[in-house]
Amino acid sequence: MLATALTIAGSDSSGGAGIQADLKTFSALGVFGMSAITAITAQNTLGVSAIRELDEAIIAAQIAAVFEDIPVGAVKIGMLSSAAITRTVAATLRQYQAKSIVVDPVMISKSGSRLLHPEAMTALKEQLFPMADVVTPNLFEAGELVGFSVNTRNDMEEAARALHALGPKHIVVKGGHLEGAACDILFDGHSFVYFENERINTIHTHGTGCTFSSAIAAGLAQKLSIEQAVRQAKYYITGAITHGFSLGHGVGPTHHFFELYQKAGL
Ligand SMILES: Nc1ncnc2c1ncn2[C@@H]1O[C@H](COP(=O)(O)OP(=O)(O)OP(=O)(O)O)[C@@H](O)[C@H]1O
Ligand SMILES: Cc1ncc(CO)c(N)n1
Repeated sequence: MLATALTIAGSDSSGGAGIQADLKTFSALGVFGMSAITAITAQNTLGVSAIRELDEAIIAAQIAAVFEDIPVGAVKIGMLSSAAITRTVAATLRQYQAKSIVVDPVMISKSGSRLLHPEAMTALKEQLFPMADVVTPNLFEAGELVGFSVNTRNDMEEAARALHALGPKHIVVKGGHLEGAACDILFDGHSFVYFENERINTIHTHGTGCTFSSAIAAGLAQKLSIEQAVRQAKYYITGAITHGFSLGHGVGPTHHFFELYQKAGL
């Protein structure tokens, strides 16, 4: 049977990030994608102009409709916006005993708009982290979550240790915003694995975080180990950024296509 994955995230009208990036990634990696929308953003390559949260009942109903009928191989969680939505998503996933959960703790868009109210941080840590197989903060998100700034590889290791103590089985701290190479680290509570690629010199990185976490979820849905899933995701995002392009007047999107998967040889 085709592997399946569910994304629980916000909609990006410009198609570069959020639910749209997640579904494109699932498809390109050969996984059947499903979605539960938490919030609708009016967004383009220049920024976010409006956000409308959906009410908790319709969010829970979307997740329930999928789980009641269809086997879910993995779940990716992106923009949650509020504490109430965060609690609803956690409770509904708990109800259906969801497995292989990737939490991308989305906080602020590349253009600087808040996608998570600061008071939702506690619900994220207490409700969702203990259920997560992988949490994938960038440097800023890691810093907000642990309460110290994360700027170096040493800081990334320290942050990964502190975040692992909150309950997720694995942490990937993304170094997309580091100086020098694009280096991410995976921590399983015992040891670190580094995934490193040359930094691609481009401004067109809209949706990199969404794409990366969805690619990890796709790998888990395909029964790869966490390390293999992160390796596949790193390969995929590097290709998607390499082929990122200018669209609109601002930060253009990454490009999703099947050949990235074929070349991975997985
Ligand atoms: N310029 C780049 N060249 C190569 N790899 C990159 C580059 N920028 C980001 N990456 C990689 O892309 C993935 C996503 O990391 P990043 O830190 O950009 O996520 P993010 O900040 O959460 O993204 P977003 O702003 O979409 O939420 C990581 O694997 C990171 O190493
Ligand atoms: C809806 C949405 N989710 C996540 C991101 C990532 O920054 C974004 N820009 N928009």
